[in-house]
Amino acid sequence: MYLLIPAAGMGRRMGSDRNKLLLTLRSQPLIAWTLRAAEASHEISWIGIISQPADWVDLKEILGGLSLNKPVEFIQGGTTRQESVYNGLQALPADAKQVLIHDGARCLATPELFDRCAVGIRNSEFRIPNSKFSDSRLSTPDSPIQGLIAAIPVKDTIKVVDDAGFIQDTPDRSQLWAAQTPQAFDVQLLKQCHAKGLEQGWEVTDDAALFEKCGLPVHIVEGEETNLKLTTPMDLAIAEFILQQRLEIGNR
Ligand SMILES: Nc1ccn([C@@H]2O[C@H](COP(=O)(O)OP(=O)(O)OP(=O)(O)O)[C@@H](O)[C@H]2O)c(=O)n1
Ligand SMILES: C[C@](O)(CO)[C@H](O)COP(=O)(O)O
Repeated sequence: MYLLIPAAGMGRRMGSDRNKLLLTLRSQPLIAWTLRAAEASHEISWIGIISQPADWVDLKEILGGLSLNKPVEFIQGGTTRQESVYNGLQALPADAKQVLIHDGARCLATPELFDRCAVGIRNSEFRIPNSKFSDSRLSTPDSPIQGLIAAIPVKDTIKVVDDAGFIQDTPDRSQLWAAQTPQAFDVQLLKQCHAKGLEQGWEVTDDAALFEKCGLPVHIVEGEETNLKLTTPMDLAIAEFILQQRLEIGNR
């Protein structure tokens, strides 16, 4: 399975003056934790790091310290995550039929989560029910799903709020899931959806949204509560705690 890692952000919400993935967590750069999990995954066979050229020296030094066995390619990122993934898709090896896309900032994802998503899309365990079938050009009823994402149920009650700060709606929490990554797709279909997004000016914050806008079903697979996206300084503190717990369990 091919893995694309969007790692070309600036970490503005982290308050960082550099790519937050170069910040350290228990003496390892954030991106190193992500790469170690990808290396330990049984299903991942190739890694594309989508990043800014300005970070390539630092990233290559980090890679040198990890001694990964899997091939790693550097791909130039864009000004948005969407653009970065678009670039990553163009750079995939020609024989790539399916791909996992995983935020470098979700550095606590376990190898088991990578494998669960990879097996889910490869075995196409889920079939497209008639109710989800909408576009014969792209899929047919009972065909295997071609898009899935890791996600976890929402624990808080979520409110839709207008610009004036007034609550407009309270969606039924039982139907709300927090999307994570990995997100797994059929490569050709995702390329088509990204191209349509570019043509239509769609601005999305995850790749599943492009599939949805193209009328393609996306299935959920169980994510991990610890698979947080390190976005603000508080997330670093939480991640430190999670890693401490994991190391203590591992040392028992
Ligand atoms: N132009 C961009 C922007 C983001 N990302 C990546 O997409 C993932 C999720 O993005 P986010 O957490 O928002 O990272 P940043 O964009 O760096 O954070 P901020 O929005 O706070 O600047 C990260 O691994 C980030 O490196 C990317 O590859 N290319
Ligand atoms: C892809 C993602 O991690 C799913 O939750 C999230 O949308 C990324 O958002 P960001 O603003 O690019 O961090």
